[in-house]
Amino acid sequence: MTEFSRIEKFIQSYADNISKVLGLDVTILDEQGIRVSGTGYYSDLIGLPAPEGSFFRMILQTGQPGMIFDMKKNDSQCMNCKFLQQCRELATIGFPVHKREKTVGVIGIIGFSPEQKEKMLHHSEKWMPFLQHTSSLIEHKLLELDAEREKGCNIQEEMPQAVVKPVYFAQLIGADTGLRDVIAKAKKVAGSISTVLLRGESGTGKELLAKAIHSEGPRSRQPFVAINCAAIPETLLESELFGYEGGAFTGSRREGKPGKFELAHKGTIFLDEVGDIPLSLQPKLLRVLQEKTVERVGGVKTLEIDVRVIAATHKDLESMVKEGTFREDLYYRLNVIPLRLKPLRERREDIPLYLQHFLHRYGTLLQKGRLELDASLVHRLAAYDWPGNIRQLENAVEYMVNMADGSLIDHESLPEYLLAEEATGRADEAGAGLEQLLADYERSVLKKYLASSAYRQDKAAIASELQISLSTLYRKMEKYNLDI
Ligand SMILES: Nc1ncnc2c1ncn2[C@@H]1O[C@H](COP(=O)(O)OP(=O)(O)OP(=O)(O)O)[C@@H](O)[C@H]1O
Repeated sequence: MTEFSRIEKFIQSYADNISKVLGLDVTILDEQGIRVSGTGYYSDLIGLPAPEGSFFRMILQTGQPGMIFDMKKNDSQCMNCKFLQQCRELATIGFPVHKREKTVGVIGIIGFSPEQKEKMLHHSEKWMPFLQHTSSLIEHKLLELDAEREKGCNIQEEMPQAVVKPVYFAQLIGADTGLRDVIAKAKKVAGSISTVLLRGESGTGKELLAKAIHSEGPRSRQPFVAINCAAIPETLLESELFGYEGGAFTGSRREGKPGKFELAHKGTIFLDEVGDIPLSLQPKLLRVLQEKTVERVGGVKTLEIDVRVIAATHKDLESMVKEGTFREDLYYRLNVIPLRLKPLRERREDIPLYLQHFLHRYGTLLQKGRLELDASLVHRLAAYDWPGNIRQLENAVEYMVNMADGSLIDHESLPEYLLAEEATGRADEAGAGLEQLLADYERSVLKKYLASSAYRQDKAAIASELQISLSTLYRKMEKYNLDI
């Protein structure tokens, strides 16, 4: 844990305020160069390291403020940055944060448009005392925490545990008009108390949208408590949701335990997979939603709760109501503001956007420098059905970035299940013969094994794993021109 991670929320509120006052994006880095907060473009890069050789890393080393208005000029302090070529920043100001003379972080202000650059050129000198003041406030907060710690009070931060890292609507990527419409509706209801029901297959972004509704609403500084109703055994779900009094059942804690509704008081509860709530519990849930009170299991007291409910499911609740496995009254209680997220295969035009987004994210995270996807691969991936939706696509890109040898990612870096899909796709489109397709597939499997660090070029182990003889392996490597 670095100094800054102890005051994450405090720092993010400063980043938000500076950004609002100056009308520019702000990012704040800790002493290891990790972004602990960010606004706009940078909000999606929180938790990721700044590139090696970057301007902000230089400020961490020198402890001196600086500004750059032409990143790509030969003498710019960005020349050693691994991301220089893909950098979209037009102007940057960096100001160090010190604690007892030691540099423990950097406040960065960034302009992406010519107008922002112009503004920064004119006002940067005037902003220095303001940045100095902000830097001193952060230092003061860190010293205050040290003092508390020395006194023996184990103060973490004022933030309750359940307050999550904020998610902003701007972080939701996708150009599809259906998705934009859903996001526009979600924005409209962020400020309301009404129950939202998110529908959509797994991995379509239901939880992300729920967090954005919470973060951009008036409850943003209160808890966001998520519970996955499908992941908890039926016998435990009731006490997880509503809590229990001491001694309510064998093995329960003597002092009792608050349920998720209590923990979400004043904030938002996210009932994920609400379609999996057993019938036996549905009346109690309905009562809590209607009366806004909870009774712990084994308790007699009625507790008033003030929670905003966001529920989500991939199930066909209407059919469940007809079959009698989901109560109709509960269905109506939840279905006040229904929002449906389309599966990726119904908005294929967005696939290249996601590929680009995650390529940038994992390229940065894994410090792979500038990466590009082969155009025919993008075409191929846009044709794939993505049953696991954005989550699956994200994982596939993470895999490919890990496997990438150079800056261009082609189909050799695909995960195996997608390679198989590739071969099938090619058969449909290019009319390649079965023999050729099998050969392509065989070559890619062998290449993958040979590149795998798990086998470290141990041919005998690879042959054994693939259940072929060593000589067959060598023969195939020769046939496919793979390095022996
Ligand atoms: N519009 C989007 N823009 C960027 N990333 C997204 C978007 N939608 C989803 N993601 C990312 O995809 C992944 C899956 O999203 P999320 O967990 O919100 O899906 P879900 O519908 O709640 O899935 P499940 O039903 O399986 O819980 C997450 O990493 C999320 O950040």
